[in-house]
Amino acid sequence: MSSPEPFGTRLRQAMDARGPLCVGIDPHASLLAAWGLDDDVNGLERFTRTVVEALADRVAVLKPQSAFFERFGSRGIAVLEQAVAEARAAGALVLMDAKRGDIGSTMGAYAEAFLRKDSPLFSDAVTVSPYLGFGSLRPALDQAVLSGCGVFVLALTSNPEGAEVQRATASGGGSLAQLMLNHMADENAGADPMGPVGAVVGATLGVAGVDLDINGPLLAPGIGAQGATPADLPGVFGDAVRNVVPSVSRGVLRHGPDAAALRAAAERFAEEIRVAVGGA
Ligand SMILES: O=c1ccn([C@@H]2O[C@H](COP(=O)(O)O)[C@@H](O)[C@H]2O)c(=O)[nH]1
Repeated sequence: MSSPEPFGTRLRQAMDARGPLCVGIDPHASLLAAWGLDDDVNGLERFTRTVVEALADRVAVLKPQSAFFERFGSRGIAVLEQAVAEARAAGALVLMDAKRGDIGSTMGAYAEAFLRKDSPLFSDAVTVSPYLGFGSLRPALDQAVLSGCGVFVLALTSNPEGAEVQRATASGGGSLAQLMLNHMADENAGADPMGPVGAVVGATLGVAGVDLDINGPLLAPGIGAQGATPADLPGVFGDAVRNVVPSVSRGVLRHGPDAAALRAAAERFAEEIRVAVGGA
């Protein structure tokens, strides 16, 4: 059996062809109401289908937020499974925002759930937390390589509360976030055009203040509803900005349910990103 195309190659191709924007699928109860939908599985299904049909053929990455599907139990997960399959079939890479983190043996089960090809929730990449120790992520890192998938590791999150943990000093000196970024750089060493291990770094940070040279993608949530704008990206990411995948959820979704309005909102963010990042 031939080995799958590596995630770094697939993501770079998608970013070159479609631009780097990632749109999040976050069916908040308030958004369901604003779209005239009930806060139930039918509303969830309609919302999700509308976003996938509007955007999966044009954005590089769609990022379903697992929590909003889990809150409806097994029927919500079924909607998520369908969305993942349809988004991938339409050409978007699917980044499952599940933020899993656990001891290594349990991480193996999460890796099977999201990164094993025959899983109903098989996605192109998944978000994980390294704050049980970077080594606890090993099963996910290994499964990702086997499947041609990516793993996005929380480094410096977009929420202000993250700093008390992530900026704390690690035992060897330097911040915990920097320690995690160093591990990511080790995982990605030698990969071309970039490795499968991405970092999550909030676009809200102003200045990252860490070395982001990890030879991997940098997911930048926080644009739109959390207050960051595409114009903030060069200041936060510096030279690493060409590897940034800017992520917007509510900032796009609030323009639904009209598909043309969703597409126009995504295109406005894409254009602002082009202007801010230029030919980086
Ligand atoms: O540091 C992080 C990591 C993940 N997120 C997730 O991204 C979206 C943001 O939604 P908006 O509506 O664009 O604010 C959401 O799913 C978060 O869980 C993040 O915001 N920050």
